[in-house]
Amino acid sequence: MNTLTNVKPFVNEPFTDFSKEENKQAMEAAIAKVKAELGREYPLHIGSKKVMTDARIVSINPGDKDEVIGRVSKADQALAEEAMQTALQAFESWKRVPAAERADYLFKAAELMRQRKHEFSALMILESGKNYAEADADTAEAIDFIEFYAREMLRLSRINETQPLTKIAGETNNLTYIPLGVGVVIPPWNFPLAICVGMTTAAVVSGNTVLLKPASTTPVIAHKFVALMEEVGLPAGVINYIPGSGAEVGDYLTTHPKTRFVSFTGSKEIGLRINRLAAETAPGQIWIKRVVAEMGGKDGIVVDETADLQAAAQAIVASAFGFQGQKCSAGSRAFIVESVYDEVVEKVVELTKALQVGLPETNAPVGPVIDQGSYDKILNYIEIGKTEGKLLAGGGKAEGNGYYIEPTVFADVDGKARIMQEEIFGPVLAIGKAKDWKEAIALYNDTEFGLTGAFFSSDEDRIEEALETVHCGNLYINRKCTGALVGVHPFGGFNMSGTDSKAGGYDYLLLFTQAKLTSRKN
Ligand SMILES: NC(=O)c1ccc[n+]([C@@H]2O[C@H](COP(=O)([O-])OP(=O)(O)OC[C@H]3O[C@@H](n4cnc5c(N)ncnc54)[C@H](O)[C@@H]3O)[C@@H](O)[C@H]2O)c1
Ligand SMILES: N[C@@H](CCC=O)C(=O)O
Repeated sequence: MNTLTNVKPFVNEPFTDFSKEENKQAMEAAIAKVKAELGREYPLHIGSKKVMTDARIVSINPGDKDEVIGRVSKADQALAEEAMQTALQAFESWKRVPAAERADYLFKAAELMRQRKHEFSALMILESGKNYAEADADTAEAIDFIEFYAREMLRLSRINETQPLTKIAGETNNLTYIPLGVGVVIPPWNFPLAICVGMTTAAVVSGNTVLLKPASTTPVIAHKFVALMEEVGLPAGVINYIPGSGAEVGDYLTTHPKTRFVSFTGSKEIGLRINRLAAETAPGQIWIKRVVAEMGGKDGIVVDETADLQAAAQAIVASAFGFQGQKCSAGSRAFIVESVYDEVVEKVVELTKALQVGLPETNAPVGPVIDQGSYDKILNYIEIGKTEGKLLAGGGKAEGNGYYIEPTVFADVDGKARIMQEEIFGPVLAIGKAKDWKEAIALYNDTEFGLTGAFFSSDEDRIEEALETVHCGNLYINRKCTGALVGVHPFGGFNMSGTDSKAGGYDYLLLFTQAKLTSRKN
């Protein structure tokens, strides 16, 4: 069994270099393998029971709407209740499994996922519309979360050694972190493996049992993870897989008296709803529910006149259009000081126009957005943008049998404009002009969100000041504002971006545990 002393220190999973022909071919082979398995039917997992329902969620390829990825059974309230009872029962034994044993399931899972890395990525390419590098990074992050949280549980289980309590005569005192109970895990679709895996494994390795309700657009990749956990022998009932409607199953479980915590990542609107519903005390409930809610962003990049302007332009484009702008960290705004404004805007437009839009399985840099609802919403924002700024690139639909939208750039946008304030979650960038770097930071800070930001400058004094004054959970200097790494950049945001849980950081597991002090008279 792994222990804190014999486990190797955590290192991030390396990314695959797809400029190497053998890696590209390996991914193509994985895509072909996954394609041969498309259209399957997937059951709910409630304890050891596999439940097929008449109602189904049909998961399709957003890059080719005629391709069905899978048909996934759909829980209703009665099945959600059965899953809750199963998870409650499983909790009674799982909470007593030693931490090292719980961590071992994770170490095994990480190893298996690593062996099948391209298969996981290929499924995401088809189900969520990621290109090769984005899907590969998602799988690498999932492996990182598993490895990191397993080590974190080992560390927490020996907290008396790492953070010894003050000793007094006549007593032996101990602090242990014990689990909370049954949690509802509600991930988003945009990191359909990494975030789903991170949220679930953190809760489970801490000794909780969970009801996992995956996002309805990406339930098949979530099922592949659940099946992997079953394969490594995780006891039945620890992770229960219950896809279903947010409004029906989500609200039912959020308000359930036996729900001990809700771990949510998604939009501000749903996060606030969950927070509000979870705050009510249901009859028979004997605790205050814990809500971990990581929500949206309106992130941005600030560029001053001393910056490396080419690097800044590249970072703006990468942050705005990586995975079609569908990251909570996406740099959907840029504020540039007026003396270099035209030059940076010109570079940004040139780089944006060079981006090709196409089918993810061909590894086109820009793929589709996730579904019809997003497509309509983003196109509507583009129309709003046409009234709020100067359209310099894109501006509408792109070709293809999927939800393709051109990478779109608006310049001369006022800080109060809707496209500067509201999360669009698509390939739309709004650029604003500032008279100087301080005004640019003030414009950046003028948002209800506070997730990621970047400041480009070569002036050390300004950088020092920016480190203090740019108000967001993840602030980067002279680099893009996406791409946080587990253990390196613990991730989470301020204000309406959520509870700043810092996923992939050393505080995260504490959210799924409660500290118990025991004091024994000698
Ligand atoms: N801060 C972060 O770490 C982070 C990371 C990724 C995504 N996000 C945010 O997520 C959003 C995109 O994801 P999305 O479209 O899946 O978000 P969403 O809020 O629409 O859905 C998130 C999840 O909530 C579920 N849901 C919907 N209604 C529910 C209800 N009433 N009760 C319980 N669950 C319900 C959905 O089925 C899904 O699984 C963006 O706003 C993005 O910024 C934030
Ligand atoms: N952690 C990811 C974003 C997750 C939300 O979508 C990043 O840093 O780019």
